[in-house]
Amino acid sequence: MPDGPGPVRVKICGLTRAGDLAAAARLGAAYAGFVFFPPSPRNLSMDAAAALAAGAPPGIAKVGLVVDPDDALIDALADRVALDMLQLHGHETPERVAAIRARSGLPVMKAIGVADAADLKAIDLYSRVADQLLIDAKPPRDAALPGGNALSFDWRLIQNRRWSLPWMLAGGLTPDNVADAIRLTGARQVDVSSGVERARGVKDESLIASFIAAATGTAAPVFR
Ligand SMILES: O=C(O)c1ccccc1N[C@@H]1O[C@H](COP(=O)(O)O)[C@@H](O)[C@H]1O
Repeated sequence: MPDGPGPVRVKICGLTRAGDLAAAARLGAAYAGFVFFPPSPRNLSMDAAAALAAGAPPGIAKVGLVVDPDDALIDALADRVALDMLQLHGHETPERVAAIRARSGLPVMKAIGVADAADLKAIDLYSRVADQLLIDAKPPRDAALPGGNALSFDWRLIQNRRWSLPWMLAGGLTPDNVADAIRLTGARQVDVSSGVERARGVKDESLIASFIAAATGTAAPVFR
């Protein structure tokens, strides 16, 4: 998995509609993210997520995004939704990450919020217990959501840094800035939500196409 050569892998997060999921897969996304966090405009009910995941095209990895989940939510997801990975986007401790991984039987990706160099210390801590890391902008104190806020961090903080496990870059990525972000950070995986939306929580197929083309260095299909 993807720290070396090969095309950059893209995760489209916050998918809520089967048509957007199908488009993301067709356009080459490697991962589809489903949000289980009621305050989010991208939140899915268990029934909606189960149906979306069951109808997902083969080959796209389905990631369940949760925020400080309790055991009941982990058990319900493991039982009812055909997921390939969990994304932990709250204040889960390393011990809790390990416990969720064991309980769910799924690989876990831990989100690390970055605002300054001190925040990077968490990376070593979580590298011992997670399967992947997601390096995201740290949300401001008054933010309604712990992620998905279209905010970037200073990518120079992670320039020339390498870690022992696969990681994704996230936070405020768009079709216009993702190529620069990849060049500067060396990321081989990128994650986007707001940057491919035409309104908050509403994905746009042509933005998904432009984002994947910009991230992978391919030509975007023309939409009429
Ligand atoms: O997208 C959400 O609604 C969300 C809610 C709670 C936690 C994380 C969320 N999204 C994740 O945040 C990052 C950055 O998103 P954006 O591209 O800046 O909008 C991304 O990993 C999303 O998966």
